[in-house]
Amino acid sequence: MPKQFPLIQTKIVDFFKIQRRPAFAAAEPPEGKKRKRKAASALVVSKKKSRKLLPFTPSEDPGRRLTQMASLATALTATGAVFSNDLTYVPGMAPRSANQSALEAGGMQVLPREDAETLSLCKRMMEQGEWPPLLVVFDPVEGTRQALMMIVCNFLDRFTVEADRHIKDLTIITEYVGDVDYLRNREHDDGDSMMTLLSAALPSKSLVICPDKRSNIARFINGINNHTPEGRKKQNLKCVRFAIDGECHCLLVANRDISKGERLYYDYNGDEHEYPTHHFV
Ligand SMILES: C[S@@+](CC[C@H](N)C(=O)[O-])C[C@H]1O[C@@H](n2cnc3c(N)ncnc32)[C@H](O)[C@@H]1O
Repeated sequence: MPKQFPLIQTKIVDFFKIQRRPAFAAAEPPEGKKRKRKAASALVVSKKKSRKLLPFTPSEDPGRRLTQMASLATALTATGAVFSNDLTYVPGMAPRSANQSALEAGGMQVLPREDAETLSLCKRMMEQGEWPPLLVVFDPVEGTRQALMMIVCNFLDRFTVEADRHIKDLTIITEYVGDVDYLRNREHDDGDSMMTLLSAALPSKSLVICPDKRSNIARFINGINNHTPEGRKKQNLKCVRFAIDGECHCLLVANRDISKGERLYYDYNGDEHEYPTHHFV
């Protein structure tokens, strides 16, 4: 069981560097109660393609939002990562100038201006503590099943994410973030959360997102088992890459209505099929 992050507003505000607002300040609960690589699709072929993305709708109860934030802080702390809600460029890895959507083999779809504004709105809301209605849950039962089914078991692979209120189809859940690095530097990386960012025509220019040191909720979302019909039925998110201002980004978006309490799942294998999911429950 991971050590629970304290449900104390000041600590949570500091952890996520929230710009405090009066409405959020009122949220204080009473004292005392207190070598795998994922791939998104670069091109969406869907009947929904002309429809607009929606911003997430935070839970109305500020105390509930605090609980949701504490659940993410618990998971990040347990995995030794710090919170970041944007792609990060660290010296020694790929520079920001390497992230050019024009290099994508076959081209990358551009996020329409209105949808890019919706994504910015989601990020601004988070900076003010208007959090997506998501809970990171620690599941010892699923964790044990995971552990038994995996040949190599990672003790920490026990977090999953669930909806904490109804979420509508096409809602932006989160951007997939972390340190951006060249794929060639990570060929032998045994992290299980690496995501393709740029699949370049010239392989030496391909980029991956590595969320092990800096990340947000995206890296705790589980994947479907690609080999069973039950697995496919669980999928409620789509992972898609888009160009925004000439740079690649990877978004997780609801691909159907999601009920409160439902766990979130997406397909770890988009354009590529490099992530083994035979053992996924
Ligand atoms: C990106 S992490 C997802 C979050 C992870 N459960 C954790 O606790 O950090 C990917 C890893 O989670 C586990 N995982 C993801 N989806 C799963 C599923 N449907 N069933 C079992 N394990 C899963 C696998 O160990 C996988 O390598």
